[in-house]
Amino acid sequence: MVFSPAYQGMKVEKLEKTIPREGPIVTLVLDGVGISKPDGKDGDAYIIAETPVLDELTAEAKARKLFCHLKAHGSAVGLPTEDDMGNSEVGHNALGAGQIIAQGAKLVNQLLVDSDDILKTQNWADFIEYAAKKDKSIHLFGLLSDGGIHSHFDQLTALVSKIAATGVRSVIVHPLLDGRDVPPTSGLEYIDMLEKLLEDVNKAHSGFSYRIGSGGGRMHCIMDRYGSDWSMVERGFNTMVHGHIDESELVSGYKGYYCCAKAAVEHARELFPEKKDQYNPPFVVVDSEGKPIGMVEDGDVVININYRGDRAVEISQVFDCPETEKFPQFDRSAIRPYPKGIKYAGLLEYDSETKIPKSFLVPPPSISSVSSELICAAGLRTYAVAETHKFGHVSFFWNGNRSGLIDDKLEKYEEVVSYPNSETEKKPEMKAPEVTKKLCDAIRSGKFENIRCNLANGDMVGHTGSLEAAVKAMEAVDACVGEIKKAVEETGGVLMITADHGNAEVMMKKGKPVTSHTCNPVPFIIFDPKFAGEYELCADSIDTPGLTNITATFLNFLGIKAPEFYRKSLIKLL
Ligand SMILES: O=C(O)[C@H](O)COP(=O)(O)O
Ligand SMILES: [Mn+2]
Ligand SMILES: [Mn+2]
Repeated sequence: MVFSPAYQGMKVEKLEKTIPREGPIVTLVLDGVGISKPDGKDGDAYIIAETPVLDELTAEAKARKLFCHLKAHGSAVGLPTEDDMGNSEVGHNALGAGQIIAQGAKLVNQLLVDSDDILKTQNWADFIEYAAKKDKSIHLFGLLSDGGIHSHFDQLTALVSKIAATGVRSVIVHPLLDGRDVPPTSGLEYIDMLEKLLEDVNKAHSGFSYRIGSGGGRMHCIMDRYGSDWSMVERGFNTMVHGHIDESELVSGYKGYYCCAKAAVEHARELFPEKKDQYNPPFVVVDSEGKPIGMVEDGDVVININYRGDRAVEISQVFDCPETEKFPQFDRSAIRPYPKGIKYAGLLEYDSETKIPKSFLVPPPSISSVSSELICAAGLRTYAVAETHKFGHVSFFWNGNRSGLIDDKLEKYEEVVSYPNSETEKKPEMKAPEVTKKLCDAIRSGKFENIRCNLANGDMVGHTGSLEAAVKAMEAVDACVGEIKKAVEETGGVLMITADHGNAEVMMKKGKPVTSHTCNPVPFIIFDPKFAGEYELCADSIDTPGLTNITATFLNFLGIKAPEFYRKSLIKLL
C-alpha cells in the first residue's frame, strides 16, 4: 500500500476480502432530509414532492435489503440529551470521524453548567477576573435561544451568574434572535427570559448594571459562514461595538434606536412581519437622551457565547485581527475609532487548525484519526464538493473541525458559490444543478476513488419555513440524484445516499410553519449497480445504528479496514 508522505506511519489495514468496483465510492449527503412519522400531519416536503428517482432508489434498495434508517440526533452524534436535534456540525463530524465524540455543547455543559470547573481555568482569570479587577464591561453576544445547535440559554444563564459571582459590575448582552433552530417568532420569549435573568442579578447586587445593549436577527447580523456575506458581520459589528445602525435599515418608520430590546423587536414585527426573527433588523438600546447604553469601550471584554464554529469564525477573525492592522473585509473604525485593547474570547475554540479564536473559555472536542487521514494514508484520491452554504460541512466539519486539505496531492475540494441567503426561498433549486455537474464530472473523470457531496436544499430551504419552497427543493434534489445515479451507473461505482439530520420532512406543526431541524432518523440507501451479493447490510446487528456507522462502511467499500475505535460498518462482507 502506498502511503502519502504526510501520513507515513499512520496504520492502515487493508481488508482481506474486498468489493471490487471500477467506479468511485460516492457518499451523498442530502442535507436536512429526514424520515417523518407517517401520520401526514407534519407537512413533509419529501413525501409531498414528486421524487421518482429517490422513490425508485429506495424501493430497489429495500428489495435488495440495502436500505435502513439511521439515528442522527442526541447521543448518536455526541449531543447532551436525546431531545437534542441533529445538526450539520455534529452530523458531518460523525460522518467523517466514524466515532461518537462528546460535542462542544456537552463539554461546555460539563465545565460551565454542571460544575464550577470553569472558575479554575486560566482564561477565567484572564478575562472575567480581569474585568472585575479593572472594572471593565463584559459584552456577551451570540445566539439567544435554547435551540442547542450554536448556543444554549442555560449556558448563558450559568455564564451570567458566574460572572456576577466573580464581581463584574457591568455586563452588556447583545442577543441575536434565532427563529431558525426554534420557532420562527419565538424571539421575544427569549428576550423576556434574558431581561428577567439580568434584572435578577441587578436586584441581588447593588451597583451592578447588567443590560441588553443591542441586537438583531442572526441571518442579518454577525452569523454568516464560509465567507458567504461579510456585510452581515460588518452590520452586526457596527451595531454592537459602535452602537450604530446604518441608514439603509431605517425605512418604513423603523427607528433602529429604542429604549429596550422588546420595544425594538415589537416595532420591527409590526413593520416587517415577513422578516421574522432570523432577519430582524438590528437595534441599539439607548438612554433617555438617545445615547447607546452598551457600546464596546477601550479595554472591554467581548465574549462570543456560541460554541459552534461555522457561524462564529468570521466575527472572531474581526476581533482577533490586531488593532494596529487593517482588517481586510471592512474598516473597523468607519463609525468611530475602534476601541483599544479589547479582549476577545470564544466560548469554545472554533477552528483548531487555524486557531480561531486566539482565546476561548472551554477547550473544544478533540476529533482525531478522521477517515480522510486514513484514506490519504492509503494513497487513495478524494473529491469533495458542495455549495458555499455547506462547503465547510464537507471539508471543515467532515475532517473534525479543521480547515484545509489533508493532503493536496490526493484531495480536491470544490466550492460552488451560493446565491445569498435571502434568495433561498425564491430559488429553492439553489446551486444544486451546478454542484451536481461538478460531481458527475468528478465521478466520470476516473481521478478519484472516494467522493463526497452535500446537496444543501432540504436544509436551507427547510429553514425558510415555506412548505411550498421545500417541496420544490426536494424536486430539484431528486432531479440531481437522477444525474448522479447515471454517472455512478456508467462508471460502475457505488452511491450511498443519506442525510445529516432532518428538516424538510417537518415543515408544519399544528398548522404553523416550522423552520428548525428535527429528531427524526435519516435514510441510508446503497445504490450498487454491480451488486452481486458480495456483502449484506447488517444494521440490525448494530446497537442503535447511526451516522457514525457510515464511515466504516465507505472505508470498507474502499478496501480499508476501519480502526477498532470506529463504530461498526453497516455492511458485512460475505
Ligand atoms: O446554522 C444554521 O443554519 C442552523 O442553525 C443549523 O443548520 P445546519 O446545522 O444544517 O447548518
Ligand atoms: Mn445540515
Ligand atoms: Mn440546518
